[in-house]
Amino acid sequence: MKKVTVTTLYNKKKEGEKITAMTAYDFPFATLMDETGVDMILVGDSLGMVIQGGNSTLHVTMDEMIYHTRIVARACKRTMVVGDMPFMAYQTSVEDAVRNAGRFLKETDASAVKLEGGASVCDVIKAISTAGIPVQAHIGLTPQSVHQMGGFKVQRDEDRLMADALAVQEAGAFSVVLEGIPNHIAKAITEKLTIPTIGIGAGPDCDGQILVMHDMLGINSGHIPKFVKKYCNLGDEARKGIQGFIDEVKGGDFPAPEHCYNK
Ligand SMILES: Nc1nc(=O)c2c([nH]1)NC[C@@H]1CN(c3ccc(C(=O)N[C@@H](CCC(=O)O)C(=O)O)cc3)CN21
Ligand SMILES: CC(C)C(=O)C(=O)O
Ligand SMILES: [Mg+2]
Repeated sequence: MKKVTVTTLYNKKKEGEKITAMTAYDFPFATLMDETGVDMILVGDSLGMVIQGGNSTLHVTMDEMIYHTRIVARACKRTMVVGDMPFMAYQTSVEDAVRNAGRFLKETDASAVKLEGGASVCDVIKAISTAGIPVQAHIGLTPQSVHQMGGFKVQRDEDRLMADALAVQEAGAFSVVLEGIPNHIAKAITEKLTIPTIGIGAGPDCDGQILVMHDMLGINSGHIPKFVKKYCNLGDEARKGIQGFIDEVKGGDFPAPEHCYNK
């Protein structure tokens, strides 16, 4: 199976073919996505919320990201795997940023990293990509700045967003995530940039779309942002299975003879 690479993504943009991306955090779901044909898996620091149950992404560590990225990448024969750099893995110095980015490629089979920020992180983007590591930028609603933004707020400063998008492209980013911005701004950025834009809450005109897996599959019991579409309800299915087990154990119907070592 031929692996999706940065070149595959550039070609898709050039040919106007949409790029599909999802988050994943473990082997079984990554296997399903790889087999179904999603182009890119982001092992997101959103795991701090959907896996760990926290109310922000700020507490996630490099070691936790490495662990999840390793088990996701193990499942991916075709899908490109991107490791999301957690809060404080790239803000303290360019040197720390390059070392932490390198861990994703040395300690897992991911082939790229993502980090949040625009013009202000361009020195970091440049240093990481100079080291031969593809970097995906992430602008607009950047969850690691939740306290500075005063909450998970849609970002509407068009001049700033366009400047950030051009700056990260210039610094060497291979792609940029546009999160939580109005459609017309995402459209203008997508038309202006030569690198693919991946939208989440950024309207239909991005080169690709990403959603958090737990939101789209119906296994997120917490807050659901407006930009989410629920494509199925795995939560209800799981509840049915759990209830069935409880009922059958209590009723003495499980285990049945075929589940026992009698002969
Ligand atoms: N489950 C989950 N899904 C996500 O998409 C996601 C995470 N977790 N964790 C990391 C970040 C945080 N994200 C979020 C979280 C909340 C909103 C939200 O509530 N937005 C408001 C918009 C408010 C405004 O208009 O400014 C909304 O109502 O959708 C948006 C993005 C996106 N990412
Ligand atoms: C929502 C995506 C872009 C992300 O950064 C994450 O899942 O952590
Ligand atoms: Mg993230």
